[in-house]
Amino acid sequence: MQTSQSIIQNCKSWQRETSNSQSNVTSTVSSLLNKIQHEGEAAVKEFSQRFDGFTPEWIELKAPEDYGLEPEMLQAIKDAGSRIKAFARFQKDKLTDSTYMDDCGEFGFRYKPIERIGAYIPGGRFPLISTALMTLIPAKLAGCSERIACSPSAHPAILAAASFAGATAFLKLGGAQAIGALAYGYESMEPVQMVVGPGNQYVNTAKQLLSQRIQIDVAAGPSELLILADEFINQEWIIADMAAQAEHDPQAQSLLVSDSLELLNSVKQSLESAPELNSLLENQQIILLKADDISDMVEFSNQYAPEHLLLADERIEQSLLNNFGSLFVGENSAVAYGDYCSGPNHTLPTMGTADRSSGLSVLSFLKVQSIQTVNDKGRQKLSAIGEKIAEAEQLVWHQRSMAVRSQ
Ligand SMILES: NC(=O)c1ccc[n+]([C@@H]2O[C@H](COP(=O)([O-])OP(=O)(O)OC[C@H]3O[C@@H](n4cnc5c(N)ncnc54)[C@H](O)[C@@H]3O)[C@@H](O)[C@H]2O)c1
Ligand SMILES: [Zn+2]
Repeated sequence: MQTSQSIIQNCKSWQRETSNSQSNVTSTVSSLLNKIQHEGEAAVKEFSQRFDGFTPEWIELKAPEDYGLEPEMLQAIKDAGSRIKAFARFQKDKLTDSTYMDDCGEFGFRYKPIERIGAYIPGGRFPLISTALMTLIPAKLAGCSERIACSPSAHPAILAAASFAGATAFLKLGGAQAIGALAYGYESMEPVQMVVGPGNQYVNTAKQLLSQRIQIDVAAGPSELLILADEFINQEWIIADMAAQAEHDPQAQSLLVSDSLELLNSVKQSLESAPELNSLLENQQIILLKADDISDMVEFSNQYAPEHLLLADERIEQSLLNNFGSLFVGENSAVAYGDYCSGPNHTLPTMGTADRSSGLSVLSFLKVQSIQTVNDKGRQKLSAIGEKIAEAEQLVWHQRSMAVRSQ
C-alpha cells in the first residue's frame, strides 16, 4: 500500500517509464513477415488460422444502412463521420498548391496523394468503430485512390463505419499478418504504399519492421492524458476523463498536475473511496503530481509531451504549450469527444514523440512535391552560381550540364 506522500508526487521528480524491451515479439513478427514475403498468400492464411482461427476473407461493403444497426447507432456513426469529414476537408482546403515567379523562372510545390493505403482497424479486444472513421476519412479527403480497410473484426458497426468512411475494400484479417499482407500484397491486392492505424504490439512491430518498404503513421502506443488544472475545476468531470483514457489499455496512463495541493488531496480522496478508481491509482494508471506554480506545470507538460493534453487552468496561456498530440482547452472539452466525434483525429503520437511528430491528418496522406521551370534568363544566372559550386565539388558533368546552357 502506498502512503499519501507517495501518491501525490512532485512533478519535478516524476518521469514516464520507458517501454520495456520486447525482443521476443520482434523476433516472432520478423520471422512471420519473412515467411509472408517468400511464401505469400499461403503464409498469410496459415498465420490467420493459427492466431485467429479463421481464413482471411474479402468482405464486400454495402451501404451503411444495410447492416441492420439500430437507427441511433447508425446515426451516431454518420454524425461522427460527418464531423471528422468536415475537419479533414477544412484542413485539406488550407493545403493549396502554390507557385512564385522570379527572374529565373517559376518555382512551386503541390500536394499529391499517396495512391494506395491500408487502414488497420483493431478488433482484438474491442471493435474500434471510431478508428475506421479516423483513418479512412482523411485518406479519402486527401485523394488516395485505393483505401483498403483491414481488421480481424467484421462487426456490423465496423463494416458500416468503413463503408461510410469510404473504404474501397475490406479484408477481414488481423495482427502482424494483416500488415504483412498489405505491404507485400495479397491475392488480387497490389502492395499498398502506406499503412496507418493503431494496434497491439504485434501490429505495431510489423509496421516498424516494414517501415523501409511502406510509409507508416505515428507510433500510437498506449493512451496518455495529461490534465493541467487549477483548484476550480469540476472534479467529477476530470476524474471521469482520467478513468476514460486509462480504460483503453492496462498500460494507458492519466496524469493530473496542479499547483493546488487541496485539489490533489480532494481528487485523491474521491479516487480512494471508489474501489474501481482506487485500483487505477494503485496500478499507477492515474498519477497525481504537485507542481510549485504554473510555470512548473508548463515546463512539465512540455517535457512530458502528452498524447492528449487537457488545459483546465485559465492562468496558463495556450501558446506556452509546445508539445502535445491534441490540445483540449477548458473543462468542457472532454478528451472522449476527440476520441469519437468532435472532428480532429484521435490517432496521435504517444511515449513523448509528440515533441517531434504529429497525429494522423489529411497531410499524412499527401506528398509535397516541388516543381521548377527555368526560363532563358535563368539559364545564365543559375549557371553562373551552380557552375562555381560544381567545380569546387569536382563534379565535372554537373558543371558541364550547366555550362552548355549558359550561352
Ligand atoms: N493510440 C491510439 O490512438 C489507439 C487507438 C485505438 C487503439 N489503440 C490500441 O490498439 C490496441 C488494440 O489491440 P487488440 O489486441 O485489441 O487488437 P489488434 O487488432 O491490434 O490485434 C489483434 C490481433 O493480434 C494478433 N495476435 C494476438 N495474439 C497474438 C500472438 N500471441 N502472436 C501473434 N499475433 C497475435 C491476432 O492476429 C489478432 O487478430 C490496444 O493496445 C489499444 O490501446 C491505440
Ligand atoms: Zn480515449
